[in-house]
Order: sequence, then C-alpha cells, then structure tokens
Amino acid sequence: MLTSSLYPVTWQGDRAVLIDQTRIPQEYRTVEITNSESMADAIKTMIVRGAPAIGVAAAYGMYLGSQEIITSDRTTFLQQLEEIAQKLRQTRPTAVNLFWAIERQLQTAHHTPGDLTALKTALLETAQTIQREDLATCQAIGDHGLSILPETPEKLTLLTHCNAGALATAGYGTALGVIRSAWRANRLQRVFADETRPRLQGAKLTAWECVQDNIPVTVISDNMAAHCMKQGLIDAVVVGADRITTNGDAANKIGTYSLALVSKAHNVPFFVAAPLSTVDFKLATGEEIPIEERDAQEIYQIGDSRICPEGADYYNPAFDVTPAHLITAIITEKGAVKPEELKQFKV
Ligand SMILES: CSC[C@H]1O[C@H](OP(=O)(O)O)[C@H](O)[C@@H]1O
Repeated sequence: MLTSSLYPVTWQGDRAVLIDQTRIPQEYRTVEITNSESMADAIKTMIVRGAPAIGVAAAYGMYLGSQEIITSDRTTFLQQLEEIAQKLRQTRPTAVNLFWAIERQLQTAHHTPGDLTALKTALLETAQTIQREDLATCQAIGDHGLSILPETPEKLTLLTHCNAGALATAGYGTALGVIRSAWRANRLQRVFADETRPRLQGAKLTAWECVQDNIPVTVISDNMAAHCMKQGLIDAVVVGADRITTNGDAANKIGTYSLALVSKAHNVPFFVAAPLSTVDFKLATGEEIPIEERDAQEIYQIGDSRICPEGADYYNPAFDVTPAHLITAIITEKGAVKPEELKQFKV
C-alpha cells in the first residue's frame, strides 16, 4: 500500500492535473492539461519535472495527442502520433524516462489491434499503468534503500541534492523514497537538503516535501556539503538520477558530481536511487548522455530580481555526470547493486 499522498500528475476523466512545481513552496496550485501542446510546455517549463514524473506526463501527453488526431485511417493516425511523440521528445534531452515512456506508448499504438477507439483507450491505459508501476517502484526503491544504508548506533543524517521526491516521480520518490522509508523505519534523524542552484529544487521542493511529512530538514547552500561532512554531520548521501548508463555512470542535477567527489574525499557513502526505467542500456558510458543547457536567466535572476550585471556571459548545464567509481551503490526496485553489477538487469 502506498503511503505517500502527494502525486505530481493525476488523471481526471479527460485531462491531466499537474501540481505546478514552479510555485511551491509559496503556493500550492494545479494546472489542468487538456492537449499535448500544453503538456509539452509544462514539461519544458518545469511545471512538472523529475525524470519519472516527466515520463508519466509524456505518457499522458501521448494519449491527449491521440485525441487530437482527426482521421479514421490507421496509417495516417500512426504518422501523426509520431509527430506528437517528436514534439514531446524535444522538451528536455537528459531524462531517459521521457523517451522510454514515449516509446512505450508508440509500441502500444503499433501493437493494439482493432479500431482507433480501441487504440486510444490502450494509450490511456498504458499511461495509467506507467504511473501505477512507478508508484510501486518508488516504494520498492525506498524499502531496498533500508538494506544498504549504514548501520549506526544513532539515527542517520542523510544529505540529498535537488528533488528526487514524490514531486519528481509518480509519488513517494526515489532518493526521498529511501528517506521516507528510513523515516518510517525510525532510522532517520534528519535530512540535509542542498538548495540546488539555479532552480533551487532542494530549497523549494525537497524542504517542502520533508516539512509536509514532518521529517526534520536542514537546508544548506550548495557549497556547504564539504564543511558539513568534515564536521561529521552527514552519514550518507542519497540522490536521484535522470539517466544511468550500462557502466553505472549517472546523470543527475548539476552539482551531483561535485557532491560525489566531496563524499569520496570524506569516505561518506554515496547512493543513487533510481528505477530501472532510468537506466539507458543503449549507452555504454556517461560520456554519451546529452546534457540539457537551460536559459541563462535561471543563473542571472532569482525570482524577479536580477543578481548579475548586464554584459556577463552565462553557462547553465542542468545536469552533470557522476562516474560509477564515485557511486557506492545504485538502489533500484530490484535491489541495491554496485554500479558494475547493473548490467545484470539488462533485458
Ligand atoms: C527522481 S528523478 C529526479 C531528478 O530530476 C531532477 O531534474 P529536474 O528537476 O531538472 O527535472 C534532478 O536531476 C533529480 O535528481
């Protein structure tokens, strides 16, 4: 039974309802999505974000797009559905879940016999299945995390980066799923949350999720992790991932790589929590992962305030890649494994 009640995407009859994550924590608002174009925009503008969550969103976007196609001819329908798939693919390049969910919907379309009404129904059912599977996957990740976290006489203090929580998934979360399971098992003292510049998902979203669940949380700026570890404040680091390659290299929010280096320097276990849908077995190493670069305004502006002078240049990669040798274990729904053991799950 799922214990989280926070779902970033819900299906309500003929529309997807998204929590608008750009407004948390100042306000909790939802956005109704009734067409594929709006879903693509919601993913690109990060109203919905987080690898599994954008996979779920894209899956519903494919169904909404199918409803927009006016033809009774199956070949024409499938051609136009591919155009909708391409529109959704072009939203964000790094999280493999987006592409995996779109491909799964295309497979559904191509392999569903009967008329187009049956095909469209199958697309909705597949989106709902993807969402339901991810909910169960996150719970399993959380529970497998308990087996790998350090055994300490005191309750644990865990550091996380960005938001890999219920908001980033179908619910419950991956890194925050491990944190929630540790909290429920009475093994967690406190969470340290990196603010995670420039979009501040840690300060805004992870802190908000922890407060909602009454989990003690301390927000720190991204340059504090080393100092905290040197003081012995951190027992382990648990982060999410947007794309993991066959050798166990993991792309995650920018700043994860430096956090992994600092963890290694302080001999602090560094865990990546992610569903197997985040593993891209078509890629051998992290060098091949496309890294999204986002608008410079995310760097030079906070809210409505510009913090940098005109005339400066900006660089805004949204992700970086942590090499497998810096990762203690990858926590999946099938168990926690060393990075080099990940290939056992390749089908
Ligand atoms: C559980 S995946 C969460 C993952 O996605 C985040 O990126 P973004 O907020 O840009 O979608 C971040 O990398 C998280 O670790």
